[in-house]
Amino acid sequence: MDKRTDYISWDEYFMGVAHLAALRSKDPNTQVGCCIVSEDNKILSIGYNGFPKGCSDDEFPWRREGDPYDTKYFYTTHSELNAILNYRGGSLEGAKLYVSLFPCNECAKAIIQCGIRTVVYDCDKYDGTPSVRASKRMMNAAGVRYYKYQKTGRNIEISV
Ligand SMILES: Nc1nc(=O)n([C@H]2C[C@H](O)[C@@H](COP(=O)(O)O)O2)cc1CO
Ligand SMILES: [Zn+2]
Repeated sequence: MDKRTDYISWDEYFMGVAHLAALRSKDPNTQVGCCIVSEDNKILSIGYNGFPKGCSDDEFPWRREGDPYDTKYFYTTHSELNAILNYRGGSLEGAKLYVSLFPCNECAKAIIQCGIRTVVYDCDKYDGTPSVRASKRMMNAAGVRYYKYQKTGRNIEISV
């Protein structure tokens, strides 16, 4: 009997995990998920965007506009930073990061400084904004390779 041939690829698997993690986000506008993987394709860490520990999802603001103190932007931890901070196993040197939305400039700094060498992203809806331009500028300078995930069109359905 031959082995199955329709198994998912590594990229489908890790981007799928990133998208699954995003479903945990409480952000009403943008849910982002991230999966960090070793050079030999072992999952090291996972994260999604949300408020820090102790900062209640029901009390802190989710709005996008108004006094910055009362918007989510001062309080959300991005999926990429959460995935980096969730990793307690030592070094992320040489790791790959899969993320459902292109990293911002703040996460780019953390990605570079922790030694991640490759970023695979899906959506790039903030391309051209100062944050994403700065992020690409830093990753280019630091030699962090980034490429867009190539959708395969496969529909992965899981019943839970
Ligand atoms: N790469 C990213 N990872 C993230 O986790 N985020 C989070 C921060 C916010 O919670 C949300 C963006 O909200 P909005 O501006 O699209 O309503 O996604 C945002 C970006 C974009 O740079
Ligand atoms: Zn970020």
